[in-house]
Amino acid sequence: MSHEPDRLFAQPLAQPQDFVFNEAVARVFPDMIKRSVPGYPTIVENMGVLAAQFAQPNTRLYDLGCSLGAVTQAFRRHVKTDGCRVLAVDNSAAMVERCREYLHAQNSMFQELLPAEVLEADVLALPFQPASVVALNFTLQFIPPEQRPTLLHSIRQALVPGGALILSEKLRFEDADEHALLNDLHIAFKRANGYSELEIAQKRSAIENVMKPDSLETHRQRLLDAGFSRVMPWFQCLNFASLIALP
Ligand SMILES: C[S@@+](CC[C@H](N)C(=O)[O-])C[C@H]1O[C@@H](n2cnc3c(N)ncnc32)[C@H](O)[C@@H]1O
Ligand SMILES: O=C(O)C(=O)C[C@]1(C(=O)O)C=C[C@@H](O)C=C1
Repeated sequence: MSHEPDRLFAQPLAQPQDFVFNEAVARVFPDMIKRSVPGYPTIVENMGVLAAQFAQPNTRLYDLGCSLGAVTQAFRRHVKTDGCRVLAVDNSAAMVERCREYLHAQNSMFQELLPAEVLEADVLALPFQPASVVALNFTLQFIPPEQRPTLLHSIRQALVPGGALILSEKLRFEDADEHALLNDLHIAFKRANGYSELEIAQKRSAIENVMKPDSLETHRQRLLDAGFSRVMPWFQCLNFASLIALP
């Protein structure tokens, strides 16, 4: 489908504005996220592998902040468990519209996929059904920090025994030198993927008010406080990591 390159920040912007997941971003999102998040393709594909281990019969698999549904598609490539349904949720109309198109395309290419539904909704207002797999793939960092504990508590309440939350995030580091080094390496990753200094700087100032990363220690403690019993990192590339949290 769309293979448009991300040039959203390539020209000097007269008025810097906060980053939003609008139509312009949705159009270039596959290219943007692959060139911005180290390890993204590996994380997404393996979330399908993980989901196949944790999926329980007759439960929901949630993809929260699904964007174009990359994780939902990975779930459907890997999970064969009886009676499971995927619910992909995003509050960006532009993302939801394209996500539905991508899933229609997947439906027409493969048979016997799990049923999947895309909902335009705020994940903070979602009435959760019993769930065995919940994905927050680079979504929690965009939720206002004071609302994060309530969301994690609702997810914990919905998870059935044997299930898991899979949480991927950009990390902040409590040690200043470690933070600076991994940040520099992330900038080098973007440069190596063809982003100019201007693109990197303008994206950074657009996103700094809307995306608030936490440290691994903060994630772990908040998940335990929300009632999760174990928290295990399963992937890290530079300052991007993914965790499994067990109910
Ligand atoms: C970085 S993207 C997620 C990428 C996606 N999970 C993937 O793997 O390709 C963050 C997404 O979260 C969505 N989002 C942010 N806050 C939300 C909220 N309160 N409710 C629903 N979606 C939200 C945004 O619209 C955006 O599409
Ligand atoms: O940290 C950055 O500079 C990023 O671009 C990261 C990030 C993310 O982690 O979601 C931010 C927004 C885009 O959607 C893609 C990647």
